[in-house]
Amino acid sequence: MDSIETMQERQKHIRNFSIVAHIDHGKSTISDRILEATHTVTEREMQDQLLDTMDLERERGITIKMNAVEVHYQAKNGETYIFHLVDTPGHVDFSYEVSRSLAAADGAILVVDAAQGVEAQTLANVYLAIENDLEILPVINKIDLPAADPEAVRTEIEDVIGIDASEAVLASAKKGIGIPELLEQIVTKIPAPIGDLTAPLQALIFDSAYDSYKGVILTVRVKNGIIKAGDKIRFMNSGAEYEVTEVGVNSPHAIKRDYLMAGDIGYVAASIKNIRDARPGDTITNVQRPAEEALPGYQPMTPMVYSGLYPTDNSKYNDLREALEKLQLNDASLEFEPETSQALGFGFRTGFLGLLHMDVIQERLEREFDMELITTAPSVTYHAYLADGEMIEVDNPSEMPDAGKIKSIEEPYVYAQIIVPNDYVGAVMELAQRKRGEFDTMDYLDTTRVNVKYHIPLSEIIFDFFDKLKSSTRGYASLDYEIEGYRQSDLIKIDVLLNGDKVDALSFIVHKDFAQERGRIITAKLKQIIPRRNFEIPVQAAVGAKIISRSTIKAYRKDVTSKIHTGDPDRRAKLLDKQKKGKKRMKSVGTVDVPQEAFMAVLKAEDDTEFAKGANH
Ligand SMILES: Nc1nc2c(ncn2[C@@H]2O[C@H](COP(=O)(O)OP(=O)(O)OP(=O)(O)O)[C@@H](O)[C@H]2O)c(=O)[nH]1
Repeated sequence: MDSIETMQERQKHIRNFSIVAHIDHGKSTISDRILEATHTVTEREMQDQLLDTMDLERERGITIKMNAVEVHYQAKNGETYIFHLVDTPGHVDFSYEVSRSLAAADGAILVVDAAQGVEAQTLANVYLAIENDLEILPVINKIDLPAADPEAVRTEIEDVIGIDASEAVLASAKKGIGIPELLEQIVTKIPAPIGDLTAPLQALIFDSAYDSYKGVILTVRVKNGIIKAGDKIRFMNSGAEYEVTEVGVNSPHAIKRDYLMAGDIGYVAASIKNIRDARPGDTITNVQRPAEEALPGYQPMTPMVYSGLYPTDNSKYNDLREALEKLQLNDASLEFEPETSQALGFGFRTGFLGLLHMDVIQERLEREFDMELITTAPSVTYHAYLADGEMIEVDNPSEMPDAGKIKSIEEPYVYAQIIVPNDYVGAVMELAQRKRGEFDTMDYLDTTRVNVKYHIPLSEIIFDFFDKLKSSTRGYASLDYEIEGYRQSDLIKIDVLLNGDKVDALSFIVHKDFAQERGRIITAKLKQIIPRRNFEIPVQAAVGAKIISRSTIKAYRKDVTSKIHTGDPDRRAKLLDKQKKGKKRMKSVGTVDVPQEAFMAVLKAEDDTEFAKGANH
């Protein structure tokens, strides 16, 4: 192994940094340019958004998992520096990953779009960086855009965020402008890590992934000491002990190293089979020479939305459990527990950080594990207070106790900040009000833009608030929110009955004022979605024993299967194919076939409500 002097010299040349930005301001493109400029990847390997390794990330153009990469940079002073670059996601659902990565870094590159300026997540992310005492390097990106106004953005960064932006790098990641300057600033402005090479080992786990050969692979920031293959290590919170089989760095492919030392960011493998032994936030120490204290960890992440996941084929229940367990290894914020539905059989109640997270998990289950799923409408967690004062948490609407037994219900509220040009303040307020928002304050960022702050029920935010916000402000508004606690609301449960039978998976919870309308819309919607049978199917919405609306799915009049036998063979094949595909997402509930779409109709119903309202005005 290298001498302490060599290590000390190397430590002075390390720069650990993260890149933070509002979504789409260009983090991933800047990371790519850094990899390119430092010749970390060959040209052949270079492809756009190299760090976004999941297919899903590429297709959607978003970063979901962060990635830590080591690159070597030869600076103008002739010396070679080791950069550990941690890419972070920008979407609000994944802000948890941002805060985790920031705890591993000493500096943060703050990317701001030269045409858009400071947005809601720019603020949220940069404040996280400031809280973590990171040196912040502002970069004004996309200066090639015709609408770019770098000087105005520079002033905005100074006025709104309150950091010095006089030396902000003016860049176009797309055209490679400003990258050399940025690399130099990383060397001169971001401090080298401080950490005692001779102290007992303390390494912070900030990510983990599962490898079928090597077991759980941990991404760590070594704060003090040294870790190498053969070391006996202990996880200070879980108490589990393992022997290190391999350490190394990603560059961006895994490269084995003899050791990782204080200041390094790299990976550790120790044939760990159980993710619970080594959760992100835990500290690794050496069994022979343990550290006295664990490093400060992370706040555990609580899911914001829950939905039921059921295999379309009941025999695939165990496969679904296995798939969820595997995904959990890679995604510590995913939670699930078994759940039974009279209508859908055996499945899992699954907790997500938000709707995008839910979407991503569902798609990964389908693609990577070949699962066919029925998903119930997402729900937040309600607090129901019973007459005797007992509080129960309800994350599945069908489990909400009868109104007669409940004294009151509370729902989660968020504090939302919406940054928007002056002209759209009216539209934002109208939307927030319609979503039961309570106005807090409004701050002017400059003469043209405002930060509008509201208290809004989380259930209203997660469904379609963001889409509505974008469409009512022509894409100009940006949103950030944080959970602020529970408030009492006048909520009731609506049950749905098909052919006289209550279908538990279709129950939902609404504010009393919207109950009548939502009941009417859901029955109308289900009438459209549920396929006809050779008998009449009544669709009813009920509050307790009281039916509040009803529609009827008419019986077949003629045999539609005869259609398949007519026409050209191509058309027939297509029809059969379509039927097969449609069937996949169908669940028989009693005598009625209920397609996947029906379980999401609750969300759709909301769209229609607003549409109807809009039409009236
Ligand atoms: N014109 C122009 N477009 C750019 C520039 N940098 C990035 N883009 C484009 O902006 C879009 C978003 O860039 P990304 O790098 O994916 O943004 P991001 O911030 O990483 O986004 P997330 O990963 O989703 O958080 C892409 O279409 C890029 O091609 C630039 O300097 N100029």
